[in-house]
Amino acid sequence: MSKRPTPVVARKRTPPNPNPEYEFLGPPGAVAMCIVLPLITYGLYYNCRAGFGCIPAYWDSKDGFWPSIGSSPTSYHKDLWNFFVSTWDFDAFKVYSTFMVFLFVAYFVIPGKVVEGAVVGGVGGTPLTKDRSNYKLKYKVNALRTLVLMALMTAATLYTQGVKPFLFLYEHFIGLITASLIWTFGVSIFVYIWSFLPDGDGQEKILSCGGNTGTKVYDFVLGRELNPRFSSSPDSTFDIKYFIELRPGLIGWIFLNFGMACQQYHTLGRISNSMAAVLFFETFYVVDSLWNESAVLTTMDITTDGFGFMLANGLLTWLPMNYSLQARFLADFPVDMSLTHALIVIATQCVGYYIFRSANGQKDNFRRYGADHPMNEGLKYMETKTGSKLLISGWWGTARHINYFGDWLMALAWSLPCGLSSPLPYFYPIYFAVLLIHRELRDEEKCHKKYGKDWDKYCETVRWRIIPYVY
Ligand SMILES: NC(=O)C1=CN([C@@H]2O[C@H](COP(=O)(O)OP(=O)(O)OC[C@H]3O[C@@H](n4cnc5c(N)ncnc54)[C@H](OP(=O)(O)O)[C@@H]3O)[C@@H](O)[C@H]2O)C=CC1
Ligand SMILES: CC(C)=CCC[C@@H](C)[C@H]1CC=C2C3=C(CC[C@@]21C)[C@@]1(C)CC[C@H](O)C(C)(C)[C@@H]1CC3
Repeated sequence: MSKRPTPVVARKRTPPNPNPEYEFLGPPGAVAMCIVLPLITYGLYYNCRAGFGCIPAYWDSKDGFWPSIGSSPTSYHKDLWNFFVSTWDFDAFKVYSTFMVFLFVAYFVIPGKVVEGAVVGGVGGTPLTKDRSNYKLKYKVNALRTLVLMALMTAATLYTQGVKPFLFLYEHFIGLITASLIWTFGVSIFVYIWSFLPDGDGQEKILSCGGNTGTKVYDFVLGRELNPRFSSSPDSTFDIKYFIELRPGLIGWIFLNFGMACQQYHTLGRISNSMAAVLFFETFYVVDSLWNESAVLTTMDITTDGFGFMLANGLLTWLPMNYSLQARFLADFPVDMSLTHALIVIATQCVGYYIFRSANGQKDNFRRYGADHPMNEGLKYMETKTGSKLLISGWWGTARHINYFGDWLMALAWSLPCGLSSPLPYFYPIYFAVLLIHRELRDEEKCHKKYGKDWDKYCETVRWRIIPYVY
């Protein structure tokens, strides 16, 4: 019997959200982000380095803040461009690009379990057609194996050639920032253009709620498409956002840390206990995140946010370059912690990790296996009209985002080893507090839209947002 030909359906473009609700100060905020976020990364380098000092110790040194910017006050854009060009380093670009290509090839070559993600699309994004309701995508889980392979390669290099090859990461740090920014802009432009092309079976791409406003620059920054992929085949697992979410940023971060530790070893002849603590705790955090790779599929980044400049910059530049500041600081300004100092650091890390992992694990198990699973015995929850259940006891009964508090305590524990000589190594916990408070507000808004009155009831039961009795 011959198959009936599929009728050709005229493709309609998904219209922009009729009432866009701008975040991040709308389009002007989006433009500012493209300029200010890279400048912060450069600024953290230029204001904290050997031979200059780390704010405020050498504040009045002449080549502090972004050296060449502002030399001719009428042409900031030219200064910015000249500054950017002056940081270009071909060797650093080759290294960063090789790293990216390696991760890409490893994704396909290294075996891994294929898992299904959460339902994609929804309110305010692409209206879901019948065949796309309950639409779930597949993903491959092999990030930890990629890290293990890279760690083995690193160990072999260290054994045969010593720390010397890794000093490159310290010496070419500024070039690596520029290389990561080129990748950031390249990837963001690509996914923005890609979002306008129909997918393989002629259907409109699934767009994000926030990044489909019709204002080009805003959509470019927030991310127009929800899950950019090369193929729309149900068996395809390569998802650009998912690939970038855990690999370049997190793996790049700990390799940069390692390079900073090699530098300290090179100049000091040993590794200080503060450097060892930063290295150990941050590596532990990364390994833990990669170990729980599939848990990322239920985070806001994957389920709700589009993939655009903001996330690409966060993962390709901001995370590796800024989160490695503590290790870079210690490479230039070593600190030897006293026993009390070390105990405070260890206690903060342990409490933070315990809250972070057990709270995230509790929600993950509850959502994945359901309320009746023995693992979730004794946990109280409330039913909602959407069918989803909300936990009201255990960690999720103490505050609505208690997991953020644990994460923040760990961030603090990674800065404390740097001592108190400069506030700059505390950039991470300070920025992170702002990010988490803002993220909590965004999530609250999302949940309010989704659960309506049920969410109000939930908030009456669980009163605190992040820290019980404080906020
Ligand atoms: N290191 C870093 O730079 C960063 C780390 N993070 C970390 O990433 C992790 C994930 O964060 P994020 O995605 O923001 O949010 P969460 O993991 O906190 O998830 C929030 C979602 O969980 C569901 N939920 C809320 N309350 C309940 C409840 N009581 N019971 C069951 N489900 C509930 C809701 O989704 P639903 O619609 O399914 O109900 C809500 O939207 C956090 O631990 C955070 O600290 C985040 C940003 C940056
Ligand atoms: C405006 C601005 C500076 C934005 C940058 C934000 C990004 C750096 C973060 C947004 C959400 C993130 C997450 C992680 C890293 C930082 C960014 C990208 C994360 C991958 C860290 C490891 C965790 O275990 C995680 C997987 C839960 C987490 C996901 C969110």
